Amino acid sequence: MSDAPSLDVRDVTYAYPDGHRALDGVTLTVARGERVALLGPNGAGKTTLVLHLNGILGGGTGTVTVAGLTVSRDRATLTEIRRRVGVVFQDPDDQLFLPTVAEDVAFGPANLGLRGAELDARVDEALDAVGMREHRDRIPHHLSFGQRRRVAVATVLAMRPEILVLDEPSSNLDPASRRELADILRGLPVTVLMVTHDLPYALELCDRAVILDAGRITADGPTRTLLADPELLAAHRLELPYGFSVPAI
Ligand SMILES: Nc1ncnc2c1ncn2[C@@H]1O[C@H](COP(=O)(O)OP(=O)(O)OP(=O)(O)O)[C@@H](O)[C@H]1O
Repeated sequence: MSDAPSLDVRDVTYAYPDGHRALDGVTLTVARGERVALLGPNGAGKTTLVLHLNGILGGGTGTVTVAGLTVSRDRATLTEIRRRVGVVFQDPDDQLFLPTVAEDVAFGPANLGLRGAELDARVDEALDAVGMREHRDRIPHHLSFGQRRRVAVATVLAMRPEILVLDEPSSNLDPASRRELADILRGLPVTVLMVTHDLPYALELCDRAVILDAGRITADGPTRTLLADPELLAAHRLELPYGFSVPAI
């Protein structure tokens, strides 16, 4: 089992109940320890794919396997899949709802049955990983947006996930917070799949990128190579910021 990839998506096709086909034969393997950027224009199917990774959406065809465990509707399997796939949503306030930072971070592991000193240690470990331990007793909504995003990452890390899935991690961050989060993410010993429209951030953090467009993976390779191809970017409505050029190796 230990040599199974963190994520193995095989030929996943999915249509919403209204008939709109959002995923069309998606196949993607992410090895343990890789950091991969998932790029694509609005409406490409990125969120739909993420919702398949932890079993929130299903019922189409194909399979999603996380560290050797295949997503199914079985309750015990889904519980374990949701521990393994830690999704950090774009808005941290979707993930923070308890009176203190520590309680928010403890929520997931407490549901797994951790208690007492073991639970405290797990909370401190996750808060240390994002540099937020000194804020453990604060009220989440008193924190800055950047701090709340780091705590949202900690709530997921506290589950010791197999793969961290980040939806637009750099959105709404000032340059310093953006840089701090990049430093944190780079130091985490975990597989990462990062959905982003921020192409420089993808380049900075992920050696590999995939492009999803109209429900299909249309490119998969070194981030540097993909971003240095203006025709490829234009074909998928992807744009580097004005004046940004991909640095030569
Ligand atoms: N609940 C739904 N019912 C029907 N169609 C939907 C639903 N949710 C999303 N879609 C459609 O599925 C396609 C993929 O949407 P999705 O949100 O996965 O794209 P995305 O790549 O995450 O876009 P964005 O970059 O804007 O977040 C779009 O055409 C969208 O309109």
